[in-house]
Amino acid sequence: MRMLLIHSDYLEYEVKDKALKNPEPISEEQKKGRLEEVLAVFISVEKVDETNPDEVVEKAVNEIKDVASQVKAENVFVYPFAHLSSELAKPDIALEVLREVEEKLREEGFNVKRAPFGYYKAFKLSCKGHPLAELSRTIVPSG
Ligand SMILES: Nc1ncnc2c1ncn2[C@@H]1O[C@H](COS(=O)(=O)NC(=O)[C@@H](N)CO)[C@@H](O)[C@H]1O
Repeated sequence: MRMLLIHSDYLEYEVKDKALKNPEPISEEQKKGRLEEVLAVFISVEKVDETNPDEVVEKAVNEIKDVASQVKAENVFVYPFAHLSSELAKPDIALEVLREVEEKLREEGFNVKRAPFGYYKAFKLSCKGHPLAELSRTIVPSG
């Protein structure tokens, strides 16, 4: 899994077209989203993650918690992003992993949004620009 973490004044998105034949079903209200004072986490789920998705979810959540506490962010935006890797996991596995990252972060007490999966989206992001505002992490299953 590849993650790009951007501590931002805000992240907002708007769904445009389908990028997959069968994108995640979404409600009208999910077609747009915005969070302020947010740790935006752009995630590419990779083929190698398919060997142990649960372990990758746990490691990702721990990394996100660590960065969020360093930058003092309580809001987290999980953003499916297929452009951080050339070895992408299959969409159904990727969606499951992203849903679990979202759920576990919420269980940890964060205010979490997840951008819809399988769509082209317009987005605006305002990076804060402090030394820890732009970070990346690579996570692989140990198995
Ligand atoms: N492995 C993945 N990790 C994260 N997001 C993914 C992944 N696979 C698909 N997606 C989601 O599905 C969208 C389209 O995925 S894509 O790989 O860019 N494009 C396609 O698969 C099709 N255009 C056929 O190539 C992405 O924008 C993202 O929302």
